[in-house]
Amino acid sequence: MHVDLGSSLDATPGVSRESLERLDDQIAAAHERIEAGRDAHEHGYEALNLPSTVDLDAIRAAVAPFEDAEAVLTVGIGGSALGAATFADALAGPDDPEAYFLDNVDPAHVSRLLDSLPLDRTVVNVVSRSGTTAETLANFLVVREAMTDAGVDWTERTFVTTGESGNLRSLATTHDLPSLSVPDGVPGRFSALSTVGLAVAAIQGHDLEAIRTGAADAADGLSGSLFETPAYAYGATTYALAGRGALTNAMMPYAERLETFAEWFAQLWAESLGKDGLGQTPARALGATDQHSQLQLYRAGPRDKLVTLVRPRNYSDRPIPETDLDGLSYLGGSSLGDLLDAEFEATEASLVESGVPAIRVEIDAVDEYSLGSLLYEMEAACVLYGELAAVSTFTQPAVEWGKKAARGLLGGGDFEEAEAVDERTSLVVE
Ligand SMILES: O=P(O)(O)OC[C@H]1O[C@](O)(CO)[C@@H](O)[C@@H]1O
Repeated sequence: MHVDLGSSLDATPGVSRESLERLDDQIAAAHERIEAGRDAHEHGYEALNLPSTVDLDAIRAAVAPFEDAEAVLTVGIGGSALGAATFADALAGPDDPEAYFLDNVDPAHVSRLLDSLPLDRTVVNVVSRSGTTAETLANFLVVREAMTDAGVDWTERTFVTTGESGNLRSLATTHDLPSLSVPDGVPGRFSALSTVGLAVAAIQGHDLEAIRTGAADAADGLSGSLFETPAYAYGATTYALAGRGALTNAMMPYAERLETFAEWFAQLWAESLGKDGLGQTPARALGATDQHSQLQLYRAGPRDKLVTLVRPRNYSDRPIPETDLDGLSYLGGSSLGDLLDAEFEATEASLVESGVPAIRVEIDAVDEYSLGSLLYEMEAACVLYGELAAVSTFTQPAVEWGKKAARGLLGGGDFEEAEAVDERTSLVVE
């Protein structure tokens, strides 16, 4: 990715070039720590080794039985769905098997989706590192029942991606299902470039090697200076801006196919960096659409935000026909891409004019290589930010309380968290 920090230098909050130069000494030390963690295959840092450890042939072999699939349904949640969804939404073409993701337990949505799918021509990919995630297992049981009710042998249309033990591993063993292993030491939000994120891309026929190569080239680009490493430039600048009050980072891609990337980034950034009262809230936005909604807040609201503007430099365009519509003749003969680019640059300038920090991130195109590179570099940026902030980047203890409370409410065990639910104060207004 190409990173331009210029629109963050004189902003409020802002970070000066001199500050970044002072910070660069810390980058060198953090990079050494990161490289040592990679060399030692430490938990979390191992994710940055995926370009050299991911077994693409194993992925291709696991999905080979499903070459006839018209649709692929992923049953997973969080990092077990978002990486694959990012690739699918960015790369899928009109002739590729349609990718669907059940990453919530909204009964109306689940029923509507299952009623619409050709279950006898759909492959189901059940993904869970732990094999215990309630939403994923509940959805799998519902999907399996729907397949059975439709007269489909679910064992012929299902493969599993999970850890070396747990419910899903037992299921795969018992029913001899094709399976993929979730790599050790790679937290879910960092698993897009592993079996977890690449199996759907394989079924859709995307170039896995190009994705891996983009990530590998990004890995080779990591250095001890933010001025030589786009990933570290992004991680260091977002960290410095957070320290100066930019506690929200609006991730605003100017490409519909990158909307899910913003959702993937939100989990990566929030679950990795939201620790010890620290962190930077990722706001999911989309350009140009959110110029007509959230931009008002970004420009005229509290001075507590930065905006990350992402766009591809190359894309397929579409002309705007000539028009005699009053006042709109300037659009005629232009193109939608010209308009989108103009709006990107105008939005960036409007943020600068109002003193809101912005970081421009550009990728060459929305293709396999650039996606592999972008996701790797955002992961590396996140790891660097976590080193600078001295937080535990690769754990997520705060999500466990709610899981126990929900499980207790459903009779899945005696959890004091469930008791706390009844102690809630309410003030009902109807
Ligand atoms: O892959 P699993 O174990 O089902 O976890 C799914 C998601 O839930 C979390 O563990 C949080 O509860 C995420 O970190 C993870 O991506």
